[in-house]
Amino acid sequence: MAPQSISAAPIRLTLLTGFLGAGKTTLLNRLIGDPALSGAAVVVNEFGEAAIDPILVEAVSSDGVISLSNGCLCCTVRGELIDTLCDLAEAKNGEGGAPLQRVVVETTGLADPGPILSALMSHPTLVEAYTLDGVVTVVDGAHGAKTLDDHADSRRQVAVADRIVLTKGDLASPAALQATRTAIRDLNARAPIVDASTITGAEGILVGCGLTATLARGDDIGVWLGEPSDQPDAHCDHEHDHYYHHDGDHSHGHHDHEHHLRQDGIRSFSLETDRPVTWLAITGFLEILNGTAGQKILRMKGIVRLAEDPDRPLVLHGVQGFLHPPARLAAWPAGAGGKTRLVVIAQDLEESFVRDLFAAFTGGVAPDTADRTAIEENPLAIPGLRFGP
Ligand SMILES: Nc1nc2c(ncn2[C@@H]2O[C@H](COP(=O)(O)OP(=O)(O)OP(=O)(O)O)[C@@H](O)[C@H]2O)c(=O)[nH]1
Repeated sequence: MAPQSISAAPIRLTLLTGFLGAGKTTLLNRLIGDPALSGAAVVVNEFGEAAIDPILVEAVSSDGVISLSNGCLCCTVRGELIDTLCDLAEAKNGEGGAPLQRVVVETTGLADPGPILSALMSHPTLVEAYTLDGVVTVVDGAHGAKTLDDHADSRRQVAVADRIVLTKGDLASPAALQATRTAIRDLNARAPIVDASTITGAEGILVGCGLTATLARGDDIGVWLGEPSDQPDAHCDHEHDHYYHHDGDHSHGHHDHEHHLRQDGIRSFSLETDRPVTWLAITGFLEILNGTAGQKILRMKGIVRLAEDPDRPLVLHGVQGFLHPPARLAAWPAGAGGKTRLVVIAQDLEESFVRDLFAAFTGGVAPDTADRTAIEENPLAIPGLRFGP
């Protein structure tokens, strides 16, 4: 798959997720008239007997809102969502129709975003028509800590988020808010957490979570990658261990907040190398990673220094075994250091397996570790790895 230009801008899609009652519809209703969302189509669905959400949203905007049948967006309605998104993409090209630039999908509170994201990155029509702008996860500030403790889907919603909107700060005690922030940070090290009461527009919240918009705002690429910040969280005065490692030589923090992680086996880790990586090596790494552990990868993002064209970084974005067609940036973002950096959010996946595989393909081979040739000649060099039939 040849890299395409990142400027070939298809329709930007925002996935708005969050547990039941977290405040997704309230947020959407507040922002739907924002000029940044003009011309956007909104797709909503509601789990339960009565489809209340579409009515609420339609009360604010009578057009551009498409409601799906009752049922969970990640399972029963997924086909319907795909059909709807395909129809919207076709309508974009239809005669006389205004070009559609953006779609916001509000999921049911019980949805695991993984299958929806995979559909976006695997369906041929959707892959061509849509780019994921971002996953925005709404968390109830008053009850978030308990919800995250109790519900695996809510943890996955937070783990894969690019932005987290914290609602109900007006109802929450400072201790409850702090507990919610801590629970969020245990699952997601760096997605910006925005207090809903401070939000005045959609830009940077429902719009502009992608790489180019992040850089245009002057944010560090680490924000988009979701790498842990070296700066302490302004609202969190303790250290964390998110299983993040840089070059495998140290971890950040040692405080034990691992109960969610242990329970779900969700881990985030970053891989990094200064060496330019060939196209063959990076695609080989990704193919084997996807072939062996694709379903365990909740999300993967990265920027790659290609040996063939080191000045134009390759941008990677994948979920659950599917990689969005890689795009190229015209130049390295300031502060990115020209380094290849990948961040993997995975579930039940051994970090050392991914790290060894990455090292084998990118040349950073540790002592006593199989290099790429050795792996290709002897698939058993890495446990669990198999080639051929
Ligand atoms: N006090 C307060 N109430 C809020 C806030 N945000 C949402 N609510 C209320 O919380 C309730 C649930 O909000 P919704 O926006 O319907 O939540 P949702 O995430 O769309 O809920 P589901 O569709 O059930 O998943 C509503 O009664 C809202 O008015 C907030 O910041 N403060």
